[in-house]
Amino acid sequence: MERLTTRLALKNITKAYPGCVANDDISFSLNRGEIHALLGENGAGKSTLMNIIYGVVQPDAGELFINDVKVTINSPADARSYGIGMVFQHFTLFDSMTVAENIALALAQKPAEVSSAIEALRTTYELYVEPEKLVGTLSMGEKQRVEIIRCLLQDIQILILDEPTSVLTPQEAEQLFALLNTLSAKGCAVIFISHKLSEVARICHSATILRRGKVSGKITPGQTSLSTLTKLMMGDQSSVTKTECRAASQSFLTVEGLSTRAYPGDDTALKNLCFDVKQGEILGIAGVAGNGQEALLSALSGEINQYQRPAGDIRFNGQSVIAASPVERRSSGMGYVPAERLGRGAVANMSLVSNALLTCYGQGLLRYGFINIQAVQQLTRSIIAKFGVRTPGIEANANQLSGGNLQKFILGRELQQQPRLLIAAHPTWGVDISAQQHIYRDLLTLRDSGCAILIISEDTDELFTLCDRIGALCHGELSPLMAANQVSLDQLGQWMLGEFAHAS
Ligand SMILES: Nc1ncnc2c1ncn2[C@@H]1O[C@H](COP(=O)(O)OP(=O)(O)OP(=O)(O)O)[C@@H](O)[C@H]1O
Repeated sequence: MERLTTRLALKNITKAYPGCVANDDISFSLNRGEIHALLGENGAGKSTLMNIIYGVVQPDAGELFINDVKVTINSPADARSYGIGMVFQHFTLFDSMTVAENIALALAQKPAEVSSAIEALRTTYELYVEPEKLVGTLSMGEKQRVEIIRCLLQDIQILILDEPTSVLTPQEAEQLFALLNTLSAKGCAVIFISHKLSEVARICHSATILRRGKVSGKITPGQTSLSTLTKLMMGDQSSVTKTECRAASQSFLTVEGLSTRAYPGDDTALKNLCFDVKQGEILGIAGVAGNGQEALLSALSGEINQYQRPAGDIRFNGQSVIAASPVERRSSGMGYVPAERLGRGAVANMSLVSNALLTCYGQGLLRYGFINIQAVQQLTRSIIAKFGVRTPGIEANANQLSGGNLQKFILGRELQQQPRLLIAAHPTWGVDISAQQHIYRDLLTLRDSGCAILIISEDTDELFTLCDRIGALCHGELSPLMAANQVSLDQLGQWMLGEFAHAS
C-alpha cells in the first residue's frame, strides 16, 4: 500500500545543550505541497530542529505527529520510512562511484534498476543526471540533483534542504527553484533553510522565524516586504553600501604562472594563474567548489606539503614566498580564513581560547616561551564581543558552536590581527544577515586601511557587494579579471561555467 505523508506537526519541542536551550518549546507544522522556509540568525536553532525531524537528534521534550498520529523518529532510516528526506549542505556521495551506484547503495537495488528509475523521474520532474557518470566529475548543482533524485526514489514526500543555493551558480539556483515548484505542484512538501531572504520571498509559501531557540514569527513571505522580513529576524539593520575603492598602485600579492599538479583525491590542478591584489582593494574570485579553489588557497597560504609545491611564483610585497612556510607567511602580514571551518579554521575539540592562540600567538601573547593565559582569554573575549559570537563561554569547544557562530569567530580572529593581506574563502558562509553586514563593513574598513584582500567565494551576491575587481575560476583556469561594476551577474555565471578565452 502506498504510504502518503500529508502533514507533519511538531508540538512543544525542547532540546537543551550544556549552557544553551537550542529549541525552546517549538511548535511547527507543514502540509502537503507547501514550501516552508525556516529562518533565523546564527545559533537560532534551525539545524537542531531539522536534526530532530530527521532523527539525528532526540528532543528532551515535545511530540512529533505524522498525519496526526504521534510518532518517534529515532534515526534517519526511521525518518525516511515516514517519507522524510534531507539534503545536507555537505553532500553525502562517494566521488569514485557512478550516480547509479551511489543511489543503488541507498536503495539496496542493482545499478541497472536504478538507471531506469532515474529515466522515469526525468519525464515526471525534468530532473536528470546521467546514471553512468562518476560523481567526482559532476558540478555541485549536479551532485545536489543526485541527492534529490536519491530522496525521490525513496518515496520522499517531505524534503529538507539546508542552505541549498550556497553551492550553486546563479543558473543552477534557477533550475533548483523550478524543480521545487514542480515538486510542490506534485504534492511534495519542502523545508527550505536559507539566509537569503530574496530567494525565500520568491519561492516559499510560508516561513517560520526562530530567534534564540523560540519561534519569533510565522509569515507569508510573498506578502511581506524584504525590509519587514529582515526586521522580524534581526531588528533594524542598515545594509552596507560599497564605498569607492582607493587602491594604491602597488600590489601586495603577485601571482605569476602558478600551476599545481593534481594528485588522486585532490582538488583540480591550477593552470598558469597570473593575477595581483593591490593594497586597498578587494579582489573576488568566484567559482563552483571543486574548480581549483582549494589548490589556490593551499598554494597561497602555504598549507601544503613540500611535494605539492606549485610551479610559478607568489610574492608578498615584492618578496617571493613560494618556499615560505605558513608561519613565515603569517609573519609577513598574511591573515587566512580557510573554507573548512572545523579541522582547518579551528580545531574541533579545543576551546575557543586555544583556537585564538593558534593564529594570534604573535600578538604579544607569548613571553620567554610562556603563554600569557590572561592575555589570550582577554583576546578571546574581545573577539566574541566584537563579532557577536554566541557561545556558552570562552572555554566552549569549537564544535559546540553553530556553523555561523564558528565562522564569525574564525573571521574575527583573523581581522583582529590587522593583516596586510587577507585571504578569505567564503567569509560569510552560513552567517546570518546581521553578522554578514557587520563582516562586510569590517572588510571594507580593512580594505580602506590599505589591506589587500582576496575573497574566494561561491556566493555571487557577496562578491558583487564587496569586490572592486572580479573574475572566476573554472577547471583550474582563471577568467579575465574586471572591475566588478563592469561585469553582469550573467557574465560571471558564464565565467563560472568556463566560458572565457583560455590562457595558452
Ligand atoms: N552538539 C552540540 N553541543 C553543544 N551545543 C550545541 C550543539 N549543537 C548545537 N549547539 C548549540 O545550539 C544552538 C543552536 O544551534 P543550531 O546549530 O541549531 O543553530 P542554527 O540556527 O542552525 O545556526 P546556523 O545558522 O549558524 O547554522 C547554538 O547555540 C549551538 O551552539
